[in-house]
Amino acid sequence: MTSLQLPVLDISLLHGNAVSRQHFLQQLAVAARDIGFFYLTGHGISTGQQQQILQLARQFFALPEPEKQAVSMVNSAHFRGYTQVGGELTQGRVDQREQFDIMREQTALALNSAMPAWQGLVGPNQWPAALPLMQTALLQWQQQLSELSVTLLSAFAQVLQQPATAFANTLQDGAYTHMKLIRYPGTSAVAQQGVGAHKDPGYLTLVLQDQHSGLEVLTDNGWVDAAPLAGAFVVNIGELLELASNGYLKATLHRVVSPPKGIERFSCAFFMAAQLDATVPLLNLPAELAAQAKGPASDPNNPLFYQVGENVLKGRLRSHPDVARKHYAALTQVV
Ligand SMILES: NC(=[NH2+])NCCC[C@H](N)C(=O)O
Ligand SMILES: O=C(O)CCC(=O)C(=O)O
Ligand SMILES: [Fe+2]
Repeated sequence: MTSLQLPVLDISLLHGNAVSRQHFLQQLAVAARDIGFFYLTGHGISTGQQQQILQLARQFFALPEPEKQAVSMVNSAHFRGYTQVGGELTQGRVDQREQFDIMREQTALALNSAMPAWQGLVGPNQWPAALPLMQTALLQWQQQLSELSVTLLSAFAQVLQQPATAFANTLQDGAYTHMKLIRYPGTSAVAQQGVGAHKDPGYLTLVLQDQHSGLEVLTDNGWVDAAPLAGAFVVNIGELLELASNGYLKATLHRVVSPPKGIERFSCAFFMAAQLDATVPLLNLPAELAAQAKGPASDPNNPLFYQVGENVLKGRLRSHPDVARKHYAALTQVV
């Protein structure tokens, strides 16, 4: 067994006495600033429950093709539903994964051209008729991970020496939450793009992975393996935290390399952003932190937007060109 290359943080310390709480915040500060990725343990979600979610993923992807196509994402202006292998792009290249996306269960808004395009993200999920228990299970899971993310976010506020509520007013009307069940098929080719290198657009991401490696993180020492750690979530920082902290916290590039032939890897990724109509605050950092904040990354291929809906929609449009063409044609013609 190889040793883990990312820090392990036990969030139960946050609920302990002042010493253990301080210890957790200190570790969080270092992990978030230097790597932007870590394992989270002590979160109170049982391995049994984690296994149930991965089992649901296995059941979904094993459904006959027509059952999956019946909930195809291309039929949803809200980017919900099934995407087959080949349907998603990262950095303009095809990813070797299939996935099922849900977000908060909402009613679609009646759109008109005067409204910002990101309002199209709001809407209902699509659910497969063949798995009647899936909706309740996944919405409940989404709620649990949402609560865990809010707790983590308040810890980040403390790390940045802000009031514990610093991010709370960007979540008042409900955080933007997004969840994917993912299957990475094995390939015989070397280093296939399961998902290409990218940053996540939100505040935070929690990844539940099965027993197979594949997730990799770009560090100062090159790509390192986020090898599975039983019971843990892999947490990474998204673009909104990088923006809010003026680059003190890093949204780290990561990717998934396809498993070898004969192996399939399942994961569940949960993304949490502020409410879509929020603008992420640029926090006023104390001098010693501000001195280490290098400003957010500036990449012409990936502009970062403080306006949350705009930043989220950016990621969705470039990832799902079929949905973009069908439902956001007015936007995709411009460029
Ligand atoms: N919702 C996500 N975080 N998707 C991450 C995958 C990368 C995505 N295809 C992109 O271009 O950014
Ligand atoms: O499947 C994984 O382990 C990570 C997926 C990921 O990074 C993403 O979908 O944004
Ligand atoms: Fe990601």
